[in-house]
Amino acid sequence: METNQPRGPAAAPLLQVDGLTLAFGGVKALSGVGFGVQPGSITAVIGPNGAGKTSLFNTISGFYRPAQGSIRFKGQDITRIPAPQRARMGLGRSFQNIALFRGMTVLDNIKLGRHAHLQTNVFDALFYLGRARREEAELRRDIEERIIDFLEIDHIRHASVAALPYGLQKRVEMARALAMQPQILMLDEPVAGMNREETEDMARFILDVRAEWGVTVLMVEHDMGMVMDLSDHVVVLNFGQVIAQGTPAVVQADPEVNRAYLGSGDVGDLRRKLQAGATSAQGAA
Ligand SMILES: Nc1ncnc2c1ncn2[C@@H]1O[C@H](COP(=O)(O)OP(=O)(O)OP(=O)(O)O)[C@@H](O)[C@H]1O
Repeated sequence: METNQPRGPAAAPLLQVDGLTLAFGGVKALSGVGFGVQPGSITAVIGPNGAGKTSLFNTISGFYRPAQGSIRFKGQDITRIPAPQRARMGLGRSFQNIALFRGMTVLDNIKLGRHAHLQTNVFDALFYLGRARREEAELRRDIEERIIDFLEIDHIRHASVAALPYGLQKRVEMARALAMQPQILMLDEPVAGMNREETEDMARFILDVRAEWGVTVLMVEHDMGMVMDLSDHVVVLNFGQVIAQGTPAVVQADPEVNRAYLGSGDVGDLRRKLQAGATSAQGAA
């Protein structure tokens, strides 16, 4: 499957992080991390366990404040902007461990995504009456319907999340993130724990989100096959630092990336992918 989009001349990055440093006590989770996310791209952050991927995601979405460095989104410095405001600006995300309300239905969970856009100011709320409010409610319903249709979860809209298989729960989480109408969708291990069929479904949804909704995707993922197939740009972290970045081909050929994975349990995955790549290249020759 060759899905990586050809790269034209570089546009201004939609998201740009520079020199991000974050420490937990004596542990430096991030040290001078910098990279850009091009609009319309699928960008993946990879790295062995403990490399700093989740810390990076939490810093970009505003849950952690970096000791140093900056985060720019749509040209604006958002380093000191609180997480909910970043979400309202268009940074939507899902979580590594599903963070749905398990006792609630699929539809109610998706509706929660809209809370990122709710009016919080009492004066706004007072003046925000009548027609405008009804129109927004209708618009929201349209969006929810589109999302449900798009992710093929119509048949489970009234099911309780707790009763759903894992792969469908991950899809509902993606639906909730989309309900925030993000410009960048940040997916934290979107296919972790999924079987092959669920993984292929999710890969298709990620590609379609970009193609049909124009959403830029930034993901953390351990599944090398999926990362290499889907991504335009791959950023490799190890011990809190960017050790390589570039196209999947560039990153796969990087000796430092291979060394980093040799010391980790993920090496089998990377090797399998590299072997698969070599086999298909021979087949094509
Ligand atoms: N809340 C925390 N308190 C203390 N140390 C933390 C905390 N979160 C992360 N760390 C440490 O920071 C480093 C980076 O962890 P992080 O979870 O960001 O890595 P990761 O690449 O996401 O790992 P994994 O692939 O296992 O999810 C690790 O050494 C980890 O132990």
